[in-house]
Parts: sequence; structure tokens; C-alpha cells
Amino acid sequence: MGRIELYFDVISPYSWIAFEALTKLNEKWNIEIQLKPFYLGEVMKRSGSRPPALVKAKGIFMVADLDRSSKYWGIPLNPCPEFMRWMKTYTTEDAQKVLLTLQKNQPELLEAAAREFWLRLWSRGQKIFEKNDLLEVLKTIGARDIEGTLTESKSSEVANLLEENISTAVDQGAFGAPWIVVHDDNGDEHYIFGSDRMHHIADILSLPLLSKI
Ligand SMILES: N[C@@H](CCC(=O)N[C@@H](CS)C(=O)NCC(=O)O)C(=O)O
Repeated sequence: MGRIELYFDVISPYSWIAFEALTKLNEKWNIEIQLKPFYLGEVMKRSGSRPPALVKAKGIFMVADLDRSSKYWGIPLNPCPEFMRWMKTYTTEDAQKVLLTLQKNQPELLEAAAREFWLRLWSRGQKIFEKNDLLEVLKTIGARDIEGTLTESKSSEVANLLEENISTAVDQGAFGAPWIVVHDDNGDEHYIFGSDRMHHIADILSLPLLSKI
């Protein structure tokens, strides 16, 4: 029946688009989608890639492209004027570790937590980097043992989970996000970069692609 792994980082608006697009498409597809939080900063470092927003022409293009994609999928994406400054000051490593801790202990909250991180950073212009930001996300999604979750997110066990997702993706050839692994019925793996390859995923898995949902 096919299976997809979605490697993502909440710093990445295109990861949000892939997440919501796959969620909508999966209302029809009904395939297994496994979420794989990784840390895009480290993926870029190891693969020799760099954030597109740091290349002037790509940054300008991205604003229009994100607007089109978010309208197409009905995602309330609203780039924040502070984003470039925050990108130079903070990282999403702690947020990604919180997601991995939830995946381990309260997996039913993982989707809601990832969406809340994206809504904060990419819709409401709120930070997602410091302890208070993480506390607010955990509170909003109704997580239990919030302090314990934050403490565990700093453990070596969670650091190892993050490292596993980073190194697996980089070994597969990842250089950015979203990085999507499609497992077909023959047991083969297909590596996809971007939220704009839904037609390839449908084709690989012989699934219908609705032109607009
Ligand atoms: N065309 C892709 C663009 C995805 C993209 O630019 N992702 C950024 C992170 S938000 C990235 O990792 N870029 C790496 C690169 O362009 O080399 C899409 O529509 O999803």
C-alpha cells in the first residue's frame, strides 16, 4: 500500500506546506505517513547547502511562491518581518527535540505540536526558540507533564533520536526540507525534495492525485 516518511523542521515553511498537503491528500490516499523531525541547520551544514532566503533572488522569489502555495492548500501562511533577524539569533534545535520527546511519550500530540510551532512562527509571528515559547506550545496542545517533557528533550536519548534522523536523511542525500521518502510496494525507496512533488508521490504509489482539494 505504500508508506511515506516526512523529514521536516518547523523552521521550514515548505515543510509546513508538505505536512498540510499530505494530510489533505491522505484523506483519500489512506497511506501510512511517518513524521520524522530533524534539524535543518545541521542537514544543510553536512550537505553543503544553505538557506534559500540568504540568496537575494531566491528570497524574493520565495515570498511570492510561498504565498501561491499557501493559498493553493488553504494554509494561513503569513511571513513575519522578524524572521531573518530571528534566523541569525536562534535555532529550532530545541523545538525539534520537543517534537521528538512528544513522539516518544505522547505520539498522539505530535501533529498538533508541529502545527502549533508552524502557526506561531509562520502565521502569527511568534517565536518558537526559547523555553517560554516551548512551554506555551506544550500548554496550547494540552501536553501532560510539561516541565518533564522539556527536561527530557535535553537528554542524550533525545539528542540521539535527532542525530539518527539527521544522519539517515543526509545519508539518503537530503540537503533541505521537506525531505520525503516514499516506500513503494516492491520495497524500493524514492527520495523527494520539496512540497511541490505530490504528483510524483501519487505516481510512484499509483494513487489518484486530485488537482485541487
Ligand atoms: N520547491 C520546493 C522548495 C523547498 C525549499 O526551498 N525548502 C527550503 C527550506 S524551507 C530548503 O531546504 N531549501 C534547500 C535548497 O533549496 O537547497 C517546495 O516547493 O517545497
